Amino acid sequence: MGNEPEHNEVRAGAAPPEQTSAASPAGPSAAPGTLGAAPAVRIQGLWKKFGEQIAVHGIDLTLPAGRFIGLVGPNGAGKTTTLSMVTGLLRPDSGVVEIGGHDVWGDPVAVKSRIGVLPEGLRLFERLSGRELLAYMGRLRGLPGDEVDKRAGQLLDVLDLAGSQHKLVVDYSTGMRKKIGLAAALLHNPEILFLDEPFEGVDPVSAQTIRGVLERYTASGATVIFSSHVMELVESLCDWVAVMAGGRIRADGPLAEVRGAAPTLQDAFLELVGANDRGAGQSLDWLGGGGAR
Ligand SMILES: Nc1ncnc2c1ncn2[C@@H]1O[C@H](COP(=O)(O)OP(=O)(O)OP(=O)(O)O)[C@@H](O)[C@H]1O
Repeated sequence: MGNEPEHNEVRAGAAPPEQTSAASPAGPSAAPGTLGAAPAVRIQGLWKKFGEQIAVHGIDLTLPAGRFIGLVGPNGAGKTTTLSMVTGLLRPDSGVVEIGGHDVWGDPVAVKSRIGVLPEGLRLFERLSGRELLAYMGRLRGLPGDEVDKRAGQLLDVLDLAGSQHKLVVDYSTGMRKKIGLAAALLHNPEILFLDEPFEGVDPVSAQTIRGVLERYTASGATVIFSSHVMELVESLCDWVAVMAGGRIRADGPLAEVRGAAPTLQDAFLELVGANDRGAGQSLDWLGGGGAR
């Protein structure tokens, strides 16, 4: 990091910011990690529509560097769409995204060399073995062959994949795929790691392994930004959270501030996304399994 942002104006043509992030307990000015250094991510006026569906509603969001950051929100909140636009996988309708001060769409090479991405619905080269996949990804990243071999071996060991390294990726389980995807995303030692639902479909032992790797990674000053529905996980891992619902940011800031007076992040989340008012199936009066039709 260490690159000062070059500009912060909303790109011409950007839709007017309408988002209601007033619920934000800690606005961007309160972000300690952003003082004196470029934030990990700066989003301004980001919009994405699919037909009539507004997936991302003109969001502004600043995520500090060196944090373990959780992006949480209910199904359809816009998390994947946002992460896809932030990582250069999906072109926004309008708005600006900067990573470490570099414009994602204006300076893609600088951005892509700094980030690692574990996208949702990860597509891997299925007919390579895990080991071959890492060798290929490492060479694509421009690493020398012996360095790729060394790092791949270490990552396979730490992620408990050494025994399956010669198996084809197509034969990997869901959790193994997440782990080899994580290894591929870490191989070039990025400054910022983006993970879309990294723990989904992962057993508790593998989850603990992934968690250990990520904690070690952030302890060295790197940034992790991951999306999740699992509030307990976010609460135990993250020191910074952004809550998204209906394509808007409802709150963002240090975990303790977003949680506020609520006993848990889950309670704060339900309050923020308005789910507390939703009846827990009162209309399903026929449901009960008792045989009455
Ligand atoms: N390619 C697409 N075409 C049409 N609509 C889309 C597309 N991608 C996303 N959407 C819509 O945009 C909205 C946001 O979707 P998105 O996948 O970003 O949400 P999410 O928060 O990641 O949800 P989940 O937690 O269920 O994965 C949803 O209403 C979704 O149906």
